[in-house]
Amino acid sequence: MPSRSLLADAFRAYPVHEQQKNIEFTSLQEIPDSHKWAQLDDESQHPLMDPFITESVPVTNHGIPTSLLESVESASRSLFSLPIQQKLKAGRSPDGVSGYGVARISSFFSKHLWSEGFTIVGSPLEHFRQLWSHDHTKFCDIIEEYKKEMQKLARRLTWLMLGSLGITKKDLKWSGPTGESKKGTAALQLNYYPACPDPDHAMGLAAHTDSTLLTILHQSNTSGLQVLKEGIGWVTVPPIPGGLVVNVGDLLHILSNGLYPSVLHRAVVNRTKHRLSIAFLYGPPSSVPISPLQKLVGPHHPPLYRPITWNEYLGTKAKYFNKALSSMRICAPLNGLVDASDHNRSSRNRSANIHRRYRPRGPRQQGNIHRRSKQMKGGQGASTPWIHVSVQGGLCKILELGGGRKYQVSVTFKFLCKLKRFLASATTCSSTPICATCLVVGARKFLPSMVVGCKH
Ligand SMILES: O=C(O)CCC(=O)C(=O)O
Ligand SMILES: [Fe+2]
Repeated sequence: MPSRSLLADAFRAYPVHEQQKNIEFTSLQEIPDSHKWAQLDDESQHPLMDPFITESVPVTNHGIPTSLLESVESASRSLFSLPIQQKLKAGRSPDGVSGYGVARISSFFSKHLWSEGFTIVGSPLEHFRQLWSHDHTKFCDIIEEYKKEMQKLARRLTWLMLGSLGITKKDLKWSGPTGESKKGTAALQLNYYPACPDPDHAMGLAAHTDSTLLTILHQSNTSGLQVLKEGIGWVTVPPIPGGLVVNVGDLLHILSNGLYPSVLHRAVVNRTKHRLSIAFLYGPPSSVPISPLQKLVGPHHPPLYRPITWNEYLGTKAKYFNKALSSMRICAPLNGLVDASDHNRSSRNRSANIHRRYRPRGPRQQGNIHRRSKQMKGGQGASTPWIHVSVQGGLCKILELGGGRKYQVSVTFKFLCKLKRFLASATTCSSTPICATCLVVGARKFLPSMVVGCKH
């Protein structure tokens, strides 16, 4: 796999501070306090009705032979069913990236996760030799074959998704058809979720977004993956035999300037069945700066994020975890899209956080936001109001902040179109792109007569 050492270096630069001991889950009759989570706020577990809304997309007809999916699943099963002492021989070293261990995200939570993991960056040979002294080559071959096929699929999917936004290969310099180093880099994450005596109080993998362009996930036939769907809650993505799930990651979110929002997801556990998942984490070359594509930004769509390499983003993620994406914002969410991690807050908290977070902070951000604020006739700097619009099915929610007023209304989709047309023709704002104040002025013009419900 190209650039593997760079990616390994990036992971190594941001080590996981593991607090979790690797334990033998199968011997436990009840959950130890260290692993006991409060109620998993699991009110709704609806089967997935419209995958395209959640941005977690099941893919079939993907060209990966079923036999290869079965082989990689069976190899993972063999790995996790080894005795714990054997697995620990291939344990991830404190400053290492590959090997057996707890999920990298576990250090962000006070309670431990009900899962085991095995990360593969580059060749698994050394670790597999520790696990299976005789037949490790068989397992290595399966993994290498799987990575090769996944790499091709990930590239194809990335281009399909970017192509649908009008992006061509010329628009992405690092993706040129020649030169190994121009290909994306990747890692493979094997996850194992043992059956759990009290699944309502255990968490397989806590809510997170992936720091990738996209993640291709193969799950065994036990469900467990859930994505957060705004206004509904956690939605189960059921396994489809032979199907793969594609999760949009933070880097595609940045690259597409929020048009492909990254998906907040988690894995829950099962009382009687264990579950396996194999995640192919696909990203760009690790030292290439990723920023909103030029073609996707314009007067009405300012770039929302500053440029960052995958390498640097892993550092940002290690520091801010689910707030990493928001920490990179250079502009308020004028286009109605929110960072996935914003979804898991109550709307009241979210309002407050958005207001606080998007005010100019560092000198770099000031260059972008503050300059525009100065040109405004109304709210200045810190008191600049922001508007946040999110579309859910036929309804849109408009959330307005600023001037001490706070309200949330539901309006029809037709109304949103009317509002958007008004905003497009707004002449009150001399700044380009149109500033947040003018968006709010536009909203005020319409809201009084259109309010369906109002919360003060
Ligand atoms: O097991 C799953 O379904 C989710 C795995 C995952 O999110 C990950 O490995 O990043
Ligand atoms: Fe994930």
